[in-house]
Amino acid sequence: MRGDPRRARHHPAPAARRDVPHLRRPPHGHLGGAARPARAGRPGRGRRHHRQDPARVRPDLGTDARSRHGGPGLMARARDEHDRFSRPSKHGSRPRSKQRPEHANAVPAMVTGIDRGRYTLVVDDGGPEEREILAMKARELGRTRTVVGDRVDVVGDTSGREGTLARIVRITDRTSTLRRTADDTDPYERIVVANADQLVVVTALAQPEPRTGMIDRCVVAAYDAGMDVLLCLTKADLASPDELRDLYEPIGVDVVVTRRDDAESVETVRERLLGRTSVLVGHSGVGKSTLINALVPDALRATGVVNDVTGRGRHTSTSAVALRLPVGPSSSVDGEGHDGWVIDTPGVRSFGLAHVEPEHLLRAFEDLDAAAEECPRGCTHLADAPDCALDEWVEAAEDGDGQAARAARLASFRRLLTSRTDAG
Ligand SMILES: Nc1nc2c(ncn2[C@@H]2O[C@H](COP(=O)(O)OP(=O)(O)OP(=O)(O)O)[C@@H](O)[C@H]2O)c(=O)[nH]1
Ligand SMILES: [Zn+2]
Repeated sequence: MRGDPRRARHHPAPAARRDVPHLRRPPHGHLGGAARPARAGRPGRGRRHHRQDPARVRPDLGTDARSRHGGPGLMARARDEHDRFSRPSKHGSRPRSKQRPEHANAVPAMVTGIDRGRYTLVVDDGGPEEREILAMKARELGRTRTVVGDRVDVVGDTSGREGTLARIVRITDRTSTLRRTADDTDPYERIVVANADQLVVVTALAQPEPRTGMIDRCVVAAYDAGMDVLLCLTKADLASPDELRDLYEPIGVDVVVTRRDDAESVETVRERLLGRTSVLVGHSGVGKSTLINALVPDALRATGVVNDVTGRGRHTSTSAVALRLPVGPSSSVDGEGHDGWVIDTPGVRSFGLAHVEPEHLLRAFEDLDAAAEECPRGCTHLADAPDCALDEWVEAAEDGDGQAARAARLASFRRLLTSRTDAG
């Protein structure tokens, strides 16, 4: 991995997953069974998202742009900027909007932090001229939402020298969008992070007690986004992980166990994060900061703008921040030897799931998805659904063991399905 970190980042090989049978993960909308998870940095492979983020379609954008710059041309361009998020594209990750001549020299970058309208970006990630720069959004982007993980194009002074401020002029198509709804009855979607390929659910085995409802909701949000799930069980000195492991491994969730006083256990987490872009979520007190500090000792220096992120206690910032992951505990974050991104989400404590469609979740379960083709039209697939073919599928197993395995899998799926509407 050291030899070619960029390559490693783009071709991760999570070993644990290969052993999970009957599981096509994460769910891909239209690309069929062969598709792999949407990888950050591997443009054009992931599932496209067709839904619109309401924040992007503010009607005042066009008027504003026209009155300040004159003519409908810019308005049309601004609309095009919005449209390309909502249309499927067969092309790569480059935006379809036409290159404007004055932006021909734009430099690609990734958003690592956002603080009051100022964006921290990394340019030439993993390359010889890797640097952090500060930027603002160009006015022509209007209210187009830009989130941590977004790949953008920047113009202006991109040297990263102190006092410089570049301009973001384009946002590249996303390979994944992790979304949440404010609450389950409010369909307003918020994008939490873009282009991540793994959701790490940090849960304490005790103090506070694990809540499977919360884990389920994270799994649903991740599968809906086309992301893998790593369940990181902390505080292993206090309780056994067996029960949770048995509950989640059968549905394709990779499980790691850590404890504060065992540095080795942190390295088992690192192994699963190398070469990937991972979003960490967890309730207050589960030990997420402890874990991040162990993984990324120099987190503060790497983030620049947002600086209260890995400190103890309440976080003042609710914005996500991307931290470079050192390949080992002693590597310097500034120099060589980092591979992968760890995105902390201080503000995200739960996932509203009003935006998730049952059929979409079903696609994360290849065997169930196939069996459900026999379901009556409009079947909810819930336990009380009349003639749900999934029940027949359980009955049809060859022997008692097979039947038990199928029953467990169906129960897990139904539990996830109902977690969409349970209080999380
Ligand atoms: N027993 C035990 N305690 C731990 C372990 N890891 C962390 N803790 C403790 O759990 C408490 C919470 O840890 P934090 O890392 O601050 O938790 P957090 O999830 O970041 O919580 P917030 O800072 O509120 O977001 C601290 O007192 C830690 O020392 C562990 O492996 N075992
Ligand atoms: Zn059904």
